[in-house]
Amino acid sequence: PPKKERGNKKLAKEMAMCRTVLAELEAHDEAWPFLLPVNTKQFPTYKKIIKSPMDLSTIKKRINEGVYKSKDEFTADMRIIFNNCETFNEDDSPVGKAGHSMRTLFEARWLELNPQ
Ligand SMILES: Cn1cc(C(=O)NCCN)ccc1=O
Repeated sequence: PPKKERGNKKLAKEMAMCRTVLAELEAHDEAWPFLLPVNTKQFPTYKKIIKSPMDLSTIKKRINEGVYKSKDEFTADMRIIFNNCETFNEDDSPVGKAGHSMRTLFEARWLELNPQ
């Protein structure tokens, strides 16, 4: 089949994998800080400190709107979530701890679905 068709099939498979991992993370008990954008009314300094806010609902929207051109763009946004979390939260805070465990969960699951 033509290159373009092959590429679209490949991307569809990649996005299906992204949807699977996203759904598993959303279902996790420690996903609560990451489900929606951080409330900047509740945390007025957030916008100033965090230059690229990101959350699981935004990633889901981007998958469904066809924003991502590869699974690597998806993983880049996922890692923004966890890096933002480390920037804004103490490691021993509830949100900080949730961020570390969700990052570990994501990276392990991602490796399972993407044997290197
Ligand atoms: C990711 N993140 C989430 C929160 C939070 O409190 N989320 C719960 C909303 N109900 C605070 C700081 C932060 O970096």
